[in-house]
Order: sequence, then structure tokens, then C-alpha cells
Amino acid sequence: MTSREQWSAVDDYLVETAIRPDAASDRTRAATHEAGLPPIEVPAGQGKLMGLIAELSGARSVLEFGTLGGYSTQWFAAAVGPGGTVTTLEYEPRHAEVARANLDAAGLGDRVQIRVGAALDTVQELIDSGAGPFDVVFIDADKANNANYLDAALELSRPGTVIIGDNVVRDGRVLDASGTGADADDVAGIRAYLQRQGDDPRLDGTALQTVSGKGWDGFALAIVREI
Ligand SMILES: C[S@@+](CC[C@H](N)C(=O)[O-])C[C@H]1O[C@@H](n2cnc3c(N)ncnc32)[C@H](O)[C@@H]1O
Repeated sequence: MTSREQWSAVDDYLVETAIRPDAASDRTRAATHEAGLPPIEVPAGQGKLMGLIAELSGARSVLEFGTLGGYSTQWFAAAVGPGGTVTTLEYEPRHAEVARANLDAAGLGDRVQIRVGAALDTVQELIDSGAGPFDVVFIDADKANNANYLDAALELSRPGTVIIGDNVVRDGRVLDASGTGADADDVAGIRAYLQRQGDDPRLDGTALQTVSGKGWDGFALAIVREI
């Protein structure tokens, strides 16, 4: 078996034994694929982990950049509980439509606000309207803008806010500072994000490599220490 096949098989085993995603989140993943959206949602283990992080931190409000079909959104919506809220930012109207249907079908739609448009604009609208502070922020949209999204997230944070950034390893391409690869803008955005997380004294975080059926990747996680 190649590494990716092994990672995928181990992922399946972990899902069946220890992770046990609820049937509603499996339905959302399947419905997202059936609707023809790209299969780029977080793996089940990471979705569950982020839900647990939200629950452990007592989160009642989550801000998400990048909705797709609402798979990660749904983990957060379940974690914040009744009365909690998830605000999720999505550029593609079709993705927002699929996510809305999935979240409504899961019985969680009333907790979720989907704001359609370029996230740089919609997050600025949130800032201007005095929204926040959010308890958890998940950054998973266009990676080229990741450092800008981190800046915006900080404007919508309080001490104790948890900020998670996805896809920070990209099969190791995060090491490529040349700016010449096929996804050079995304890699540059990720590198700027990681540098900002490490440099900003308001943030205290980590970054972890992961393997899964989706390959070799990773995520960054930070807590806001001060604002
Ligand atoms: C990796 S997917 C999100 C996956 C989702 N968080 C999950 O795990 O289920 C990235 C999403 O960001 C959206 N996106 C891309 N550029 C964007 C932008 N400038 N503003 C808002 N959303 C954007 C894409 O349309 C896509 O739906």
C-alpha cells in the first residue's frame, strides 16, 4: 500500500472505532459530494476535534471563514448547543445554498448565519457592525488571504478566543518560500499566517502536521492571550 492508502485505511478504522461521527454529519458530507461540490471539507477526525475544542472552551459563538457544504459548520453548530451561534462566510452562492439545505436538514440551521460574498468584505461588515467577540474562529477559505483573515479575527476576538487555521502544511509545500509553485499564493498566505501567529504577542499557539485520506497537511491553533 502507498502511504496515502494506509493513511486512508487507518482513518476509516479510527472513524469506525473511536470517532463515530453522528449520522447527521455523515449525511452532510455525502450530500455535499452528491451536490457536486469539491470534496475538500475537513476529515471527520478534525471536524470532531474542532467540535470538542469548541465544547471544551465553552464556546457559544463561532466565526468560520469558508463554509463549502457546511460540514465543519455543522460540527461547530452542534458544539455551541441551543442558543449558540455560528457565523460562516462563503464566497460561492451555490456552496451557501447547499450548506443551508444541509444544516436545515440536520436541525441546526437556526443556529447558523451564512454570509455570502468575499470574506474580506463580509468580515469587515461584521467588524463595522460591532459583532463579536467570538469564542472560536476557524479560518478555512482562500489561503492567500489567511494573514488578513487572522488580522480580522483578532478584531473580533477577546482574551481566550481560540483561532484555528487549516491546511498549513499542504504536502510539505509550506517550506517553499520561492513563490513559484502552482499554489504559490496560497503557500505565501499560509507562511504569512504562521509567521504572524508566532510573532504577534497577543497570540500563543501551536501548529501540527496531520495525515489522512486527504494526504499530508496540518492545522494551526492559537489562543488569544490579550487584546
Ligand atoms: C476548504 S473549503 C471549506 C471547507 C469547510 N470549512 C469544511 O471543512 O467543511 C473553502 C471554501 O472557501 C470558499 N472561499 C474561497 N474563497 C473565498 C473568499 N474569498 N471568501 C469567502 N469564501 C471563500 C470556497 O468557495 C470554499 O467553499
